Amino acid sequence: MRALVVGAGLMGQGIAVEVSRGVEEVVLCDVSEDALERARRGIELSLKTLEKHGMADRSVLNRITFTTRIEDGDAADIAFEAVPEDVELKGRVLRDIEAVVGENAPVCTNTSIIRVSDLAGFLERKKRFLGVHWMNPPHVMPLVEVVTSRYTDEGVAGRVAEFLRGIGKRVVVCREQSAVNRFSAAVLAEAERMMESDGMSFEEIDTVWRYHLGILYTLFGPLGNLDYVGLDTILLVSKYLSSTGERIAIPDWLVEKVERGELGVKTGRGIYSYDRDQSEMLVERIEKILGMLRFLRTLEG
Ligand SMILES: NC(=O)C1=CN([C@@H]2O[C@H](COP(=O)(O)OP(=O)(O)OC[C@H]3O[C@@H](n4cnc5c(N)ncnc54)[C@H](O)[C@@H]3O)[C@@H](O)[C@H]2O)C=CC1
Ligand SMILES: O=C(O)[C@@H](O)C(=O)[C@H](O)[C@@H](O)CO
Repeated sequence: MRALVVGAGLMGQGIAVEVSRGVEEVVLCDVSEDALERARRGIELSLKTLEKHGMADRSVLNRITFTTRIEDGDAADIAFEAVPEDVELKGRVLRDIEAVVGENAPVCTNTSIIRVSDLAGFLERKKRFLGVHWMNPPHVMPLVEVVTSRYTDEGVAGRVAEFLRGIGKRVVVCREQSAVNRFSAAVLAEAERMMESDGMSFEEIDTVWRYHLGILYTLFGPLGNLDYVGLDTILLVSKYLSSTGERIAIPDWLVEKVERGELGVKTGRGIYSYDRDQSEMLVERIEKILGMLRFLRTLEG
């Protein structure tokens, strides 16, 4: 099996390394010889680091062909586009990719946020086109988002997800746009409001996330964490914010759960279900948080 990766910048080089785990050959294509040279050096250095951790070896380089000729990806079985975030440029490149790859090959875009159905408009074989949004750095971060357009064939998306799972990725399926970047945009908008209206600094904003939300969201997820706060409390907070004119969602499911007495860990059921009582869950939560804090301290040295 051979894969074509187009765009050998920050993302393309990591994507090439990661994809090489599941295919015999990766053709990494860029318009710039300099970019290809930087990519080769970047990949060499990354592989050295991954090798140190037993996660890859340098033989990966032998499976990657560096080229400025997209035709070298002739008859590829799968293609990943990673050129800059510009609709027209991506459209042109995706059309070129479609012209060289095998007729049944899925064509995947790494767009950060462009609606995948908009990009599908440039292609003939729309059913075989989808987003595969890799995280930075792609050869290290576990998550990949499979992003479907309104034309994407479910079977094609399923096979691409299977390929990604096969190379060790954690896959989520989104519609049209990356969930990661929708979150990022919302966080950036709120951070900007707090800096603008409350005078908070870059460092203060990052501290709020690094020493609290980032820890809890990593361990429990932003929704799972609500179960520990108590959904009744969350509903009261949301209602108050709403009454002061804040743009805030009060989801129907939240109101219904509170009405049913499904308040989270304290009642044994909320967003998730719990088979232990609140005190036992608290002990488990403390253990997990302490584990995370110990780990973070090792990074700080
Ligand atoms: N930087 C990030 O953290 C992430 C970026 N993305 C998305 O991935 C895509 C690529 O981003 P980066 O790798 O950061 O950009 P980059 O600027 O580092 O790399 C883009 C590469 O594409 C090449 N290129 C430009 N036109 C080309 C063409 N016609 N044919 C072949 N190659 C061409 C450039 O020479 C460059 O090497 C963008 O859509 C970006 O939004 C997605 C996830 C994370
Ligand atoms: O523009 C993007 O696509 C990026 O912001 C990302 O998705 C993030 O870098 C992601 O990889 C996680 O930080």
